Amino acid sequence: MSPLHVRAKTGEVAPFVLLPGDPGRAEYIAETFLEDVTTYNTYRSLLGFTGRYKGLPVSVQTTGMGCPSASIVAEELVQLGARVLVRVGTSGAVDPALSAADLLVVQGAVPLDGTTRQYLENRPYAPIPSWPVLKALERAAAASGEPYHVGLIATEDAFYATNPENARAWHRFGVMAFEMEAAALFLVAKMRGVHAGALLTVSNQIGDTEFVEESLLQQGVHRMIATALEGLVLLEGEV
Ligand SMILES: O=P(O)(O)O[C@H]1O[C@H](CO)[C@@H](O)[C@H]1O
Ligand SMILES: O=c1cc[nH]c(=O)[nH]1
Repeated sequence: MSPLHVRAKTGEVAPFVLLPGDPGRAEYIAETFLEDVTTYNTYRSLLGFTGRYKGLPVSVQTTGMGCPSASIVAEELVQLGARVLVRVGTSGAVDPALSAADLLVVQGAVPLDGTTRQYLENRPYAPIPSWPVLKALERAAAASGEPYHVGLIATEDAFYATNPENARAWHRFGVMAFEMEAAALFLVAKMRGVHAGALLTVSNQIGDTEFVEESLLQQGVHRMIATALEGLVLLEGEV
């Protein structure tokens, strides 16, 4: 029997999974980076594909936007046998060190979302990536020879509630950028005994009324995906 939302059978999802929010990005990853691709889910546009990258079986699974959707997807991927979940997402920067389309290796996610609050029953908690995944993603970013950042982000629910003023308040505590799924992925992975990590590219500065110019953003997205896949190759046999 398949799970309720990720309607795949056991064996159709690879142990290593990339998780973009956007179904268009999932298609791009499958078409551009993977060989021998099969589609295992289209339900609710939570597009899921499995293929091979440099011989390694890899799935790419859309999370949709926000922690409620991402946590459903993460739970069901684990039921289907996924062992390593790596988010490849976009983010709104608040740290002046971050420029358009920069790459950020996520070290931890301040949980401003309601999903982690419900799981945790209001306990304070620090959602962090699994150490082997964080190490592998950082090594892959370093090996690319291009600049990258490593740091703290915040996971929010309400995209339009965040503005330059309240984002700057979080920056005082080290938050570099905002996105909407990582904290839940990190928590669900810890609870279910699997590994998670996240790479982000900068799609805007908090408060911008437009995303970064499309071709520049696509360069950042492409580089982020390539880095995540190289990180998975480094992890093979380690986790
Ligand atoms: O580009 P994705 O991966 O969807 O990530 C970011 O973009 C969406 C908001 O525009 C949210 O899902 C946020 O986390
Ligand atoms: O959560 C997000 C994601 C991208 N850009 C933002 O400003 N916020």
